[in-house]
Amino acid sequence: MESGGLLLWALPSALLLALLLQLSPRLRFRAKVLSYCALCLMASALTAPACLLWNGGRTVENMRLVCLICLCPVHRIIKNVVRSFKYLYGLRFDVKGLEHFQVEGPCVIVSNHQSVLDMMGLMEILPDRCVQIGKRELLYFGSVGLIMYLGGVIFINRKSTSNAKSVMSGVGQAMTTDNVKVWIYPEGTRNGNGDLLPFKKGAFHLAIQTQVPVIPVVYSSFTTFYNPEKNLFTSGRIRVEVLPPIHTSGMTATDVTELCDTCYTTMRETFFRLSGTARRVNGSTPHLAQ
Ligand SMILES: CCCCC/C=C\C/C=C\CCCCCCCC(=O)SCCNC(=O)CCNC(=O)[C@H](O)C(C)(C)COP(=O)(O)OP(=O)(O)OC[C@H]1O[C@@H](n2cnc3c(N)ncnc32)[C@H](O)[C@@H]1OP(=O)(O)O
Ligand SMILES: CCCCCCCC/C=C\CCCCCCCC(=O)OC[C@@H](O)COP(=O)(O)O
Repeated sequence: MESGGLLLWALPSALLLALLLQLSPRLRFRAKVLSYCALCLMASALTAPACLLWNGGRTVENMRLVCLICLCPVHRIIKNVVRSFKYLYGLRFDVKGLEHFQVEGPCVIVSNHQSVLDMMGLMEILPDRCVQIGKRELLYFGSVGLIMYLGGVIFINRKSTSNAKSVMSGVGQAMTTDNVKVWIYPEGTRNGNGDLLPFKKGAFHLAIQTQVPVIPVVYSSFTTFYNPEKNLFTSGRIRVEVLPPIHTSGMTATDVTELCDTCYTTMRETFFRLSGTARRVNGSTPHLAQ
């Protein structure tokens, strides 16, 4: 009786949902994004205990914790789990230039940031002993926040420049003492409009203060397969290029702007080349860092 009643409701509901998804592109798009978020939350919840058991958790000594986390395989666990997501969403990555990650010692990796899907691109090529800088709000994304915390993500308060700067200077010390690479999205926010936003300078201050190379990484535009404005989320191929390191030895604070602009120009040109798109209106580079 009970199972019959369940069937009576579940079957028509499932059919109705399937019909709605077929009819409404918006609903289909939302359902797919939601499934990605749910997958992240679920995978994080399942992976966190493994990380905790292996690593013993994160200590309160912030910078030392980066070291502890990078000395253990927590990153590899997260990396392998997230790398498998691409098969569910029909995404493929063509990667070039991975050899540029083989630098001696620490470095600052900078890359473009288009959407939450970037987590798959990040994990596709994440080198060993590499932590990311993330906005503090991510810490409150339930199990995803927990897994980021366990994975060594360094959280900054974007509403407070002084706090962000002081966290970054702590990161600088840990990078050199513990031989850690740091991954930063210099646009400071997601941008899926088929271009790069102006770069913020924190990554370049950090590289110069610690005298380590900057390694730019560029992902081609997602707009052909992922576009919230057009309710588009299909399978797709992403071209990724790791560019040669830009050395900073001998540079001082006065070189930050030039370093930032050089990276921006090179990455933007690479972005358009990889995406197969022409430069934006006016042809020139309207987005030089301010
Ligand atoms: C198992 C299943 C798992 C499922 C889940 C999947 C994956 C999870 C696991 C791990 C993945 C984690 C990935 C995390 C991704 C997170 C992505 C983000 O959150 S992006 C947003 C946060 N990041 C950033 O904002 C970085 C870029 N921002 C900067 O660099 C900024 O400069 C800043 C340091 C944050 C400060 O920003 P603010 O807007 O406040 O100020 P300005 O940039 O305008 O700078 C003001 C002024 O200060 C100078 N400055 C900046 N930094 C420094 C410094 N370090 N030292 C000295 N001076 C500094 C800057 O040059 C400006 O001065 P001026 O104008 O004179 O040049
Ligand atoms: C109990 C709490 C429940 C919280 C529910 C949260 C739902 C979201 C859950 C999972 C989403 C998967 C997120 C993967 C990590 C994404 C990292 C990311 O891309 O962050 C964006 C950040 O770079 C810039 O943010 P803004 O563009 O400035 O904004």
